[in-house]
Amino acid sequence: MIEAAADGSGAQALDHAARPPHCPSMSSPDTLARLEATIAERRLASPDTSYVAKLTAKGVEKIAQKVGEEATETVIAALTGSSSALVGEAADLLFHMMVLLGEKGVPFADVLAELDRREGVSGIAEKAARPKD
Ligand SMILES: N=c1c2ncn([C@@H]3O[C@H](COP(=O)(O)OP(=O)(O)OP(=O)(O)O)[C@@H](O)[C@H]3O)c2ncn1[C@@H]1O[C@H](COP(=O)(O)O)[C@@H](O)[C@H]1O
Repeated sequence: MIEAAADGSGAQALDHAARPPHCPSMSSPDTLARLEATIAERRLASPDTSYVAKLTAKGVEKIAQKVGEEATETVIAALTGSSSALVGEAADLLFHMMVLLGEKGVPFADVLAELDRREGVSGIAEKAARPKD
């Protein structure tokens, strides 16, 4: 199914039907939802046996720092690394982002809802519609 952009411009057409059902990206939301549940559980574990608990014990500043580090490593992998290196760094980034959301009490569903809200709205059109200072 092709969806036209919400502003009618046709600038951002989405073809959901063209994506094969076995495509790994289709299962990503489930994977992240499971990871969110695991992180919520492991936050309460011993820092001796759980990386999530160990990182959580260091506080939000450390968790946010890790997100920044993993983002930088993802950029480096994209520019200089292999595809598999990029996959690894992107996974590290998503994992640490999930730990940060958990620390801040922000449900992953809220992030997905925000992406849903943006769906079909061109980034070009959205930026152009922002109030001018
Ligand atoms: N997806 C992950 C995951 N991805 C990366 N990591 C860990 O993230 C850490 C990042 O490595 P770094 O070298 O950057 O960090 P570091 O050296 O420990 O930290 P610094 O003090 O140097 O900043 C490593 O220890 C990785 O093993 C993860 N640890 C856990 N998970 C998931 O979380 C679940 C719970 O894990 P535990 O809490 O450890 O039981 C696991 O079953 C997984 O599903």
